[in-house]
Amino acid sequence: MSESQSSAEAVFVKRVQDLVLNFENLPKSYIYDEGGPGFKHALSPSEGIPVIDLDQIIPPITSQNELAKLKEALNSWGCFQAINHGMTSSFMDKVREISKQFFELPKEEKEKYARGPNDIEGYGNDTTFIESQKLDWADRLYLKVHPQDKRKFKFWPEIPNDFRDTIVEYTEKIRLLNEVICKAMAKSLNLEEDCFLNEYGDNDEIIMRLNYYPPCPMADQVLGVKPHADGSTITFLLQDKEVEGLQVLKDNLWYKVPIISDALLVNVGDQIEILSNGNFLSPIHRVVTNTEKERLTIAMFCIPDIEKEIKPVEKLVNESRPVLYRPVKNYTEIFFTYYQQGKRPIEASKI
Ligand SMILES: O=C(O)CCC(=O)C(=O)O
Ligand SMILES: [Fe+2]
Repeated sequence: MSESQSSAEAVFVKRVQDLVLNFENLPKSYIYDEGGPGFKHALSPSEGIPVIDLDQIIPPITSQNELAKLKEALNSWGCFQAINHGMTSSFMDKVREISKQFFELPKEEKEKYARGPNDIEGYGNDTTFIESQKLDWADRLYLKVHPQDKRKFKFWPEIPNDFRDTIVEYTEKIRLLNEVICKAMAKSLNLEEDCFLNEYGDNDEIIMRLNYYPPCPMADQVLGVKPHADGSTITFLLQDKEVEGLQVLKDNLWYKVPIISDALLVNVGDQIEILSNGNFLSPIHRVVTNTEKERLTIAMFCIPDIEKEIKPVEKLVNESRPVLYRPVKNYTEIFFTYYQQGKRPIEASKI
């Protein structure tokens, strides 16, 4: 093994939870020399990230006003805080709690679910693609949670013992919310309500990522997650109840995403930007770290059948808005290849 390979491997096996205990030897790949206070002092948007009341857009009620708000939110921010989504606050707490309990397990127990060097699924830290890559200050558990026959239970924790049932229940709720939001997005653009849903094909998937961010002594030079846009159609993020960290880029400025009790943050990903021919924008976002407090979030990425060709829906292509994206297939693969080269994956599709 060459020296560079062995040092990449050394970073690969170190969990961030362990790095905290030996912080003096923090590998350089975690440090942004240009960091500075900008990481922490993002703007708080005066009008706030848009809040959408799902009660107003789920049939039988369809408020045209709320649909217009949704369209505007996804056109300008690419995200919104969803309220009245039907999940109880105690269920959301339960999802957070079992996730937290997993990261609190002894190291040996967690390592039973470790992903191998070539796996995407499982427990681990940021995936190292190239030696020069910056690393995220986060440990993760990455699982394909839908469809049922693609679940690899060898990566699903057995402790806490209600982990599996809770995640299965949460997945089902997110699957239904994805349908509701896809329909509302289509209606907001005057399209037939199944227009986006039909593009998912028969074998759509949901990937879950538990993100655990330990406290970080160098919060102004280390990022929880580097700037990126999601490769999903829609991402649902259950935020930590108390600790903020997520920031969204809009008009070249970073804005904090505040915590709204019981809200779910919904953002569209690159595949909706393509399907909507750029009417909805997949926002670039990043996560900052916190010197004192740990933070835990649960991201659910909804993605279409990987065999399905994704391209702008015909009704959104016209003289004033010509086609802006080329067809793509298996976006997850494109995503990792481009990401690896430090490019935005959506460039693979932009005309
Ligand atoms: O933890 C967060 O606030 C966001 C995580 C995220 O962007 C992701 O997992 O893609
Ligand atoms: Fe993300």
